[in-house]
Amino acid sequence: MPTLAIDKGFITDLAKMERAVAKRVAEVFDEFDSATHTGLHLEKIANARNSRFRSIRIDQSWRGVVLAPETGDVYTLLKVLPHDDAYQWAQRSNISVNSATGGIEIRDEAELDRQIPEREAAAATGAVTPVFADIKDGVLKGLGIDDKVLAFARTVTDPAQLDTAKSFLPETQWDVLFGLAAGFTPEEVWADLGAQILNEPVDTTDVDAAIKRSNDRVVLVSGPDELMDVFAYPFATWRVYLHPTQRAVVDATYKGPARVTGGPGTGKTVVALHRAHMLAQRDDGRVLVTTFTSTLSESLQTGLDMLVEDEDVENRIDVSHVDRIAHRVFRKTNGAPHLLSFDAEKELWSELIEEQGVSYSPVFLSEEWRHVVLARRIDTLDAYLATRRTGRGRGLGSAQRTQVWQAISAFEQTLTERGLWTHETVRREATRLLEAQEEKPFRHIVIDEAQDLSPDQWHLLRAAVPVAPDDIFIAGDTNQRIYDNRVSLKEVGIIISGRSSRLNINYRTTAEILGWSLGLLHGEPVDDMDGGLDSLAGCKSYVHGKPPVLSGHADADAEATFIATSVKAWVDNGIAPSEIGIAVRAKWSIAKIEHALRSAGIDTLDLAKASDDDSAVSIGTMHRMKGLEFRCMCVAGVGAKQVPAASAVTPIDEDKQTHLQDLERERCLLFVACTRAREELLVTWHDQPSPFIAALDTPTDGVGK
Ligand SMILES: Nc1ncnc2c1ncn2[C@@H]1O[C@H](COP(=O)(O)OP(=O)(O)OP(=O)(O)O)[C@@H](O)[C@H]1O
Repeated sequence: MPTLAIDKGFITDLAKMERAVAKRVAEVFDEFDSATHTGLHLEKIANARNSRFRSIRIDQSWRGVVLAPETGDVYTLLKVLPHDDAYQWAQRSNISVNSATGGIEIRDEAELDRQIPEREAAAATGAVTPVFADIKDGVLKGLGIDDKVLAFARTVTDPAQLDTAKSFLPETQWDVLFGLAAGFTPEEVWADLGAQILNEPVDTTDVDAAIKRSNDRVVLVSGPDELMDVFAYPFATWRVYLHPTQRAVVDATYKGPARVTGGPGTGKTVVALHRAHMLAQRDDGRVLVTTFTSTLSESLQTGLDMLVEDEDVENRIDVSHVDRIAHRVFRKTNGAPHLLSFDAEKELWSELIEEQGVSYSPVFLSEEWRHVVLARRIDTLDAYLATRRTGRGRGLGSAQRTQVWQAISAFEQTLTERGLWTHETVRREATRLLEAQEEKPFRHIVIDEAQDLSPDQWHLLRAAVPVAPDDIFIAGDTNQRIYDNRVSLKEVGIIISGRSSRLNINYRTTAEILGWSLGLLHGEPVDDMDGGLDSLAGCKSYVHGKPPVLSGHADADAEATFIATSVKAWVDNGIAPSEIGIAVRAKWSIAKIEHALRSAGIDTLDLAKASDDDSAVSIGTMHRMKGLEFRCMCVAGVGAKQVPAASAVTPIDEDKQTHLQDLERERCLLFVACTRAREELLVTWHDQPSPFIAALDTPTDGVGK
């Protein structure tokens, strides 16, 4: 019985196809496993580059290009195009087997053949040194470069020439050349290929074997349901095609907690979801998928719904944000807690400050309580006097610490007397209950956006799972930290040494948007939660598009009008409103922009309010943007008075270290908002621009540059 394999290139085409054609494609291939290949009317293609290419009729004007097997019965669907384009594609393109990875590759051979002699002639003038002059043929071949690509590589005199070559070179070989041209050593490029490299000699003529091992670009479909499923989510290629580096992290067995890091859009969430799925399939206990907010946990649930089909497997996975878990554990023993509101807490600190005559602000005391006392689980004065207050800027002598401790003890005592709880004390109680429990509620925990969890949330999660292989899996990026939580994983009992992996390819954002956004971070490394530093050097995108548009205006009205005009232009150009996002730093600035959009006939959806209106443009604070992505993104109000937000930054003369950390967090917040953009990014402000963008050497338009 013939089996169908589907190439990634086809799925990308499918996403762009008219619905009727896509439906017809599904129908044609739905019959695949019940038909013999003769029944499928596969026809030879005259002058095809590869003698095994066949065409298959989809309807009157569309054809599929299929690779027929030499032996065996796996047919690979490579392309679906209008009749003439399909034939032309088959006459230009060829497949090959990569000698390092053993995977299949597709190339535009006609273009390669056309370019090589032209370029060789240009390179022969010798005016410019070729980019790969210092790298020997043997080294390139060892990295999987074949003779034809080698001939091309020898003609490259400027790394920019590789950008255009992406469309015709085989993917993995292009990755290698791109890495070398970007200054990585052959050893680093080899390490980057890592999981893909085969430890056995590769027979580069055995295409059928190569197809079977190419699960990063070919999915073998075993039945009609699976086939329809691939067709059902053409945009979500991540469901079926993982990059080998991602796949290796998903499938690994770790002796203890493990982590994946990487810049924005590198697929950390995708890896976390696949890993949760894989762990649940093992059927050795419940799997918790968690993060720090309910909005994010909802989007994790949506991803899992797309990924997991087996109901039993699905039932083994719990998706819940950390505080929900804490409350669930707490309620089981204590019933519903009576929670102290944010304002009431502030009032209580003020009351105690006055009563005790101490000279600290409510903010300082509540932060000391959270970041030192709760984070380090301190419960006596002696422990507080002895602790290192890492990360807290203002130093405290022992007399001052005693005073602070008295205020904090009084705060906690008042809570107990009045029967009041905060989310923090609920978490602490839940952690205590879980630690006392022999039987833990989960066997595996998968954490996404881990950089924003607080130390006491980490304590809770550690207590909710037994210490065992594959107990905790962490996905996060400290460069995208948008809250104040700085955690040392070691200090919360989570040791990941030797079990950390990094993803570098950004699948979301164009190289232009990513490059500009990385500039916002100044290349400054930040802590990596494990005693080291993390920088985003190496994070790259292979997709190109328009550079970000930066636009300053005289006042807020002019800025809002400009945003409305720009959003209208996107909509007029066919971008669905639901694919457009607008981020602002402060909630209050939403109203004016909403008003301008409404006047332009565009509906908006406030991300702070639950709604599933998909005919509206999403608008919300930069904090709300975490975990989302939009084809077109406007980051508005990036003026000197709004970003960094003065109210969120401790004055430098009050505490220099906290001041610097606050600035770093504001910078990361802007970075997070900008990297939500897939295709276009518009950054606007009125009056003077934010110092974060004014410092960048980028052309702007409008006033207030
Ligand atoms: N192997 C893949 N193939 C195709 N698309 C992918 C792949 N991996 C990730 N993506 C896509 O890239 C985008 C970003 O993925 P994801 O949200 O997992 O990244 P992330 O690293 O968690 O991002 P961030 O840190 O910015 O939140 C998504 O649209 C996802 O579908």
